[in-house]
Amino acid sequence: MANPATAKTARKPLIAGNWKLHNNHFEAIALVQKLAFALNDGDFDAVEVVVLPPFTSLRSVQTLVDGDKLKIGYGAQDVSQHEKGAYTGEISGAMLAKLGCSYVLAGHSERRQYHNEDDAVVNAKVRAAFARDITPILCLGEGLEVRKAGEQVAHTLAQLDGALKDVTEEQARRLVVAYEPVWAIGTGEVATPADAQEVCAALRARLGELYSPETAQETRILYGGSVKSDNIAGIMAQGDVDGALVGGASLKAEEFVKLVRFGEQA
Ligand SMILES: O=C[C@H](O)COP(=O)(O)O
Repeated sequence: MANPATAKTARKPLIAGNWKLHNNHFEAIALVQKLAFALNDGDFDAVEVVVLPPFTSLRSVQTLVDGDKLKIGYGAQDVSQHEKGAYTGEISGAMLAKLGCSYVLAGHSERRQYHNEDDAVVNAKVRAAFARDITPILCLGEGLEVRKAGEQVAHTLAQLDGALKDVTEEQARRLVVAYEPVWAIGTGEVATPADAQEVCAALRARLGELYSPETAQETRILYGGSVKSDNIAGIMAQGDVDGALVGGASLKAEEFVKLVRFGEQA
């Protein structure tokens, strides 16, 4: 198996801002412009920067990114499991691909909680994304009761198994996984770096079992849950954490820039 330190170096860090239900298309353009103005080529060489606006802002972000040749990537927060048809309110992978989306979230805990998405639906969404060459950011994580019972590893591994049913090794190599303990999302309760590492390492080991050690070493695994500039450095120092999926802190340009420059944070 590859030396873990070497393997982490080979995985480009990814900082993704999940804007959730924030930013209309005017606000989205303004925020992307601020990020583009503040970040430099060195930042983009070191870190992949991605924003995940609401659907209604995607076209505006696409136009800005393409027109000004920005190095900021973008994607959506959800994708339909269906290709087309009578599914009112749904957005297909084909539609997202047409908008140039590189990424899409699948199985965010807020979708699981408020829209009853189970592992089968998440699996269908992961496969719908891959079918259109969009990289799914597969979100996994335990609630507080599971954490209190000490079953966070078994819980997230079961979610991983369910979400990757019929996903090929070639697809898995392009996958991004985001470990987001539900109790740490938007609460200010950040998992300790050791908490994040424990589950991210277990997820990587399971990818090795499901596919191969090489695929496990290539797959980027993010941590998400109250990530801010004052806690990101410790999290990013962990051997199996390759980036962050950031909610609240990604809505402010200055804070987002600090997250991208995690190496400079104390
Ligand atoms: O997708 C992002 C996560 O839900 C984390 O959100 P948060 O940074 O506001 O806690």
